[in-house]
Amino acid sequence: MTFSERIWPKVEPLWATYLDHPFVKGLGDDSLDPKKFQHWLIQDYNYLIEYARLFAIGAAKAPNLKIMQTFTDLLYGVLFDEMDGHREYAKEYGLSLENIENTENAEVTTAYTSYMLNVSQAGNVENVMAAILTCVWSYYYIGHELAKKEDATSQPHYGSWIETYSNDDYKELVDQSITLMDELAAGKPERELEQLEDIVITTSRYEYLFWDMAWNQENWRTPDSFSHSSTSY
Ligand SMILES: Cc1ncc(CO)c(N)n1
Repeated sequence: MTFSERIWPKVEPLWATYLDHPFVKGLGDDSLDPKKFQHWLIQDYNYLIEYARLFAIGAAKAPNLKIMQTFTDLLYGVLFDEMDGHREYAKEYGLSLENIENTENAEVTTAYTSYMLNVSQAGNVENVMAAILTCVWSYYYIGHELAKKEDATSQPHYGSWIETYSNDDYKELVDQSITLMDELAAGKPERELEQLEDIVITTSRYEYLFWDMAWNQENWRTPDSFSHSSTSY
């Protein structure tokens, strides 16, 4: 059994909860409050900057040239293709990239990216790929599911979001990631496989929190008496 085959039944029930989350439902039926989408966009843009570092760590830790090329390919995809999409949304909403980049990461964004960077730096290349897997794959899981609705991708507000994460180019990127994960995990002892599973499960929990953070437009939970906030949008 491949790693992706053994992890699927463990994460699919978690991912299914994303489909029930009002943020994701709002993308699906195009009813999402644009303010909530903008909160996601701003946090996700900054998330992607940290997330991109994972691919660079993967390239640095790659055991051979082919794997180095794969990580670099995926890195390019995040920094240019995926983030270009975000830059287009920013333009549509009149948000300046400078303001977005200067916005403080929310509590959840900080926790999620710090966790991924930590397990990646502490371990070998398979840890890096395990930290990436949920991000890449669960967005396709959502995009693919939402795209099943007739005309979903041509809806005026969030149709392009659904298109981005369900199209064939994105699927290819997901397949490439799953294949690499399976190659890296093949033949590893059970104890190590369980550690990799933990990473995929923990990131799956963070994904839910990220949707919830965007829905609630959260930054940091702080005591009422502590009013510091450098959020600048
Ligand atoms: C939080 C999050 N997870 C996954 C993706 C997909 O790359 C994304 N853009 N944002």
